Amino acid sequence: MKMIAAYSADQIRSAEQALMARLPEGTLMLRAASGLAAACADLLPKVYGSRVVLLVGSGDNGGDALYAGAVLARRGARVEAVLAGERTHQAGLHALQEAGGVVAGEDAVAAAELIVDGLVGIGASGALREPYARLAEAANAAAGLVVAVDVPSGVDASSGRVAGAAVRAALTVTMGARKTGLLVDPGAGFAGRIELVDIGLDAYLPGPDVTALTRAGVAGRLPRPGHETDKYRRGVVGIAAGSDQYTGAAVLAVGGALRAGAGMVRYAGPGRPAAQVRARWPEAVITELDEPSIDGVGRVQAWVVGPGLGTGRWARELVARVLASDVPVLVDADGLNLVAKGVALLRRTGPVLITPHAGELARLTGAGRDEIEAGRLAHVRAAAAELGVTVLLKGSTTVVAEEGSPVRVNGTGTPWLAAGGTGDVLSGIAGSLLAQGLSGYDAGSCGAYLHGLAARIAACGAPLTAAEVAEAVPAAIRALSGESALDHARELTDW
Ligand SMILES: NC(=O)C1=CN([C@@H]2O[C@H](COP(=O)(O)OP(=O)(O)OC[C@H]3O[C@@H](n4cnc5c(N)ncnc54)[C@H](O)[C@@H]3O)[C@@H](O)[C@H]2O)[C@@H](O)CC1
Ligand SMILES: [K+]
Repeated sequence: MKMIAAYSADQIRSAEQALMARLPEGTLMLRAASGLAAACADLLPKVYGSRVVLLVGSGDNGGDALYAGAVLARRGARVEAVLAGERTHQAGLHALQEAGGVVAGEDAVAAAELIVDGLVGIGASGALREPYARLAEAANAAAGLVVAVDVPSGVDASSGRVAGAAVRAALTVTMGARKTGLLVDPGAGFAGRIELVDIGLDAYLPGPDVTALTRAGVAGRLPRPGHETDKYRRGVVGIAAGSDQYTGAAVLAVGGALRAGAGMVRYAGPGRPAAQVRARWPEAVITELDEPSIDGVGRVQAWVVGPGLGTGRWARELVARVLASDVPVLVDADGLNLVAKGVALLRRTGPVLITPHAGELARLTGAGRDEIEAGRLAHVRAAAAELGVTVLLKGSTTVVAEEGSPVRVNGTGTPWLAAGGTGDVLSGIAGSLLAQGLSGYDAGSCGAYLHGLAARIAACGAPLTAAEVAEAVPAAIRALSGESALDHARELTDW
């Protein structure tokens, strides 16, 4: 599988209606409930005698929970249903009671081994109301394992927004297709592991709302050098970064670029950062700049501009010169702060990929930083449309948007990446991919994937430095195909 697809609540609802019209009433819910019951049974050490509490809302999400509870009750579980709504799915409640399940008060939650969250699914609107919110908090405070039905209640299925209380699940059993909100933070952080139940929806689904590249998807997009290649044909990336004050950004961006497969890296910058890049990376070709001009740098297939550049006149001129070139350009960090003062700079014929975090995007678009964090998807889409460029929004879930395509969500990030300098490494990696011929959309999404994977490899559960993330990029590329360094030595069997 090369791609994971996810859909908005409206897309799912239309597909379900089309499918439901061809099936006897109740068929879909029974399919959903039997998948849910199987997933719950897998989580329990023993179904017989286990204590299961169902949190049942007033809609069909509650219906799923009740029918699954009936299956577990028939297998000997002690199933109690806490009814949260003014209405309850009657046929589901009847099935549960027939199987020996009972209705219980809110106190039951604390003593459960397994809590099934059937409060709300794709029919939810706004923050959870009482008593739903209270029950969500009770589930989170309880010792029992929490399984969310379709989406964790309190997470908006279409955006991942969390407006108030929300259920924190160990497992989310989602029906028919993944929901967008399960892949995008903050929602993704509430979902736990995601298990997809096939209810026969695939043929009725439209194009996805968001996608996430898998390992195979990234591997298939990375160019591999053929026998006839040379360093120029593999792609030359130019890095215009660093200043006398911020030298490290230049070293880190060049490091990321060198590790991500470009045939050559050209660095252009003032004397101090240039000396440090030369000392750390003898592989890079260095042009020390006296003037903010790239005329003497030589041909490149893509530019990275911005990390550690400062925001003075010199830096502004350099950013403008780079953007005036005809090759793809990645703009990051101070480059973005400069562009924020006049976004007309971004209007050019060549492709542009920008890589802001929420604060930088806020300066570019005028939206509030917190607003962007809470609604990453809507804001990255709006920015791509408004600015006419590919936007990679960094953060707990990195998202990449380009007009006319589904937003790509990156699933490899780790909180250990929240460390100084890691953004400079990402710009080097993605710039290197641009120079190798990937589009801004692919360079951004594959770059974010490799960056996250490299960080996981470098961190191994402990703090990391940005330089270590760059070092681990080749290991991440190898891991894409499950190969080890040894496998590559074994290729040489005849030598
Ligand atoms: N439609 C179908 O064919 C299928 C639906 N399925 C299940 O049905 C769910 C959707 O069911 P519904 O459309 O009935 O909607 P939900 O059960 O998701 O929620 C709607 C109910 O919740 C209440 N509600 C909405 N927002 C609330 C809030 N903020 N606080 C408290 N209560 C709130 C509403 O008053 C309404 O009664 C899916 O998520 C899935 O679990 C599955 O059984 C698969 C088949
Ligand atoms: K739910």
